[in-house]
Amino acid sequence: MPIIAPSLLAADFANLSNAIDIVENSQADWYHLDVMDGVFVPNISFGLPVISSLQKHKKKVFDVHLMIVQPERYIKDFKNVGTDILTVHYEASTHLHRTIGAIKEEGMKAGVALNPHTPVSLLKDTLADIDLVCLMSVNPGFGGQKFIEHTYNKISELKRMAQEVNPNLFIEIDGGVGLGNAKQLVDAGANVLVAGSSVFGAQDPIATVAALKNV
Ligand SMILES: O=C(CO)[C@@H](O)[C@H](O)COP(=O)(O)O
Ligand SMILES: [Co+2]
Repeated sequence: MPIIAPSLLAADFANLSNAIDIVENSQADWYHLDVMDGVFVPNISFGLPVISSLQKHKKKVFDVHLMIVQPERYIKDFKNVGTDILTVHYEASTHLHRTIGAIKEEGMKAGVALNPHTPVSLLKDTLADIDLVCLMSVNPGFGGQKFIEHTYNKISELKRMAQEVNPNLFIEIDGGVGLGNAKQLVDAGANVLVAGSSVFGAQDPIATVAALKNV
C-alpha cells in the first residue's frame, strides 16, 4: 500500500484545524507541507510559524517540501518545528551532498526533489545517501495543476537505479495525483503519493484518502 501524504497547500488556511482532523482521522500517513519563498518558485505559501502551530496538534509525520533557495540555511529551524522528513530541491542545492548530510545529522530523513525537467540520472552519485526522492509531476509553485505523463518514465528509471543501491528509497510523486492515476503510479514503482486538491477538494476527503490508500 502506498504512503498517502495530503498536501495542506490545498486546505482552507482559515480552517487548518479541519485539515489536521482530516489527516489524523483518515488513513493518511504523512502531512505534506509545501514551503515556497517566491524566489525559487513564483508563489509564497507558508513557513516556520505556521508549521510550528500545526506541530502542537499532530501525531503523524511531517514531510516538508522546501521550494526555497539556499535551503541549507534553514535545516535546524525546520527540525525545531517537528519536521521528520526534509526535502530540498536538487536545482536549489549547490552542495547537495553536504546538505543531505546536514539534514541527517539533525535526525531527520533527507529528501531530494526533482523538477519535471531534471533527469533522475543526476542522482546517481547521491542516491545511496538519500531517504526520499520527490519526483515533481507538475512544475512546482501551485496546487491543482495537470499531471505530466512523462513522470511514469522517470519513476521506472528511478526504481531501477534504487534497486541496486537503495531498495528502501521512498519514491514520492507530487503534483496532479488523484484517483485517476494513483494505481498506475504505484504499479510503476511509486510508494508515496502526495495529494492536495484531490483530497481537500473532494466531497469526502477521508473517503478519498482511503480510496488512494487502497488502489
Ligand atoms: O509541491 C507542490 C506544488 O508545488 C505540491 O505538493 C502541491 O501542493 C500538490 O497539489 P495537487 O497537484 O495535488 O493539487
Ligand atoms: Co509538494
